[in-house]
Amino acid sequence: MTSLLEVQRVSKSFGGLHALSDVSFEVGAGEIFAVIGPNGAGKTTLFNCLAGAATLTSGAIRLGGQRIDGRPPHEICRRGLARTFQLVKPFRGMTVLENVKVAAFSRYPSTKQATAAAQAVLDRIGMAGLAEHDAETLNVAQLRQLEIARALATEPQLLLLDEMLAGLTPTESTAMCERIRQLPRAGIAVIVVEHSIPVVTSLCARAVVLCFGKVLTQGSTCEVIANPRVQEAYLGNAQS
Ligand SMILES: Nc1ncnc2c1ncn2[C@@H]1O[C@H](COP(=O)(O)OP(=O)(O)OP(=O)(O)O)[C@@H](O)[C@H]1O
Repeated sequence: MTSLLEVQRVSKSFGGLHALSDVSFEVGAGEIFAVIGPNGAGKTTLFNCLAGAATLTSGAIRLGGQRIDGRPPHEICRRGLARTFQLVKPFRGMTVLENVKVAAFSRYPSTKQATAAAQAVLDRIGMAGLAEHDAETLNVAQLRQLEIARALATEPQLLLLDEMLAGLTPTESTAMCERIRQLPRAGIAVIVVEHSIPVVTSLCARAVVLCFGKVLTQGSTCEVIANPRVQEAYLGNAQS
């Protein structure tokens, strides 16, 4: 496997609370990888560290062999790492196209080019029909699609998806999974944080399990899920 992302002994503390302790794993180019673990395990903190929204207490993060930890979020984004958020907040008073265009400006300084790039992303993910809609009128599934569109408009090599299926109906979840599955075909690696084990099993060949900020285990998703310690962690009985 050619490593796109290398997370090496990453720790993040908030005062005396060790949200991440010595976390290491690698993600390959074009892979869909899962970060799983019970509530409070450190998954969102890990995404914040990867995207530059939180500074590491120690450790290193490399994207394409280059250190990205300590860099500001906009620079990490320019280097090819984009993320979505659990709570989708579109830019208010703007259309769907304008929302995506804001992200496209990170690659294309001219309005004409940014508009064309944003339209191309909306076409690609089947949202072209909503381009002129006010983003605030979208339903939950459409907002999540918009969140992916904004991330794709930054032209990432690696996309971090934080609980993209939360609040979706089974039909919407199936459509979203299909959309995620197509990303590697466009050369985009994906890390998902997802609570649904069947979804993780169907989307991701490999996974890392966090528990109380530490790596409980990692490896093939099937093996990881079958691990009794992982099952115990999900039942809430794990000891650090
Ligand atoms: N800014 C912060 N200040 C202090 N503590 C924080 C901060 N952010 C997260 N934490 C703590 O770090 C730990 C890990 O939280 P985090 O949100 O990363 O977990 P999670 O695995 O994403 O949980 P969930 O599945 O519920 O979203 C928790 O104990 C949380 O309270």
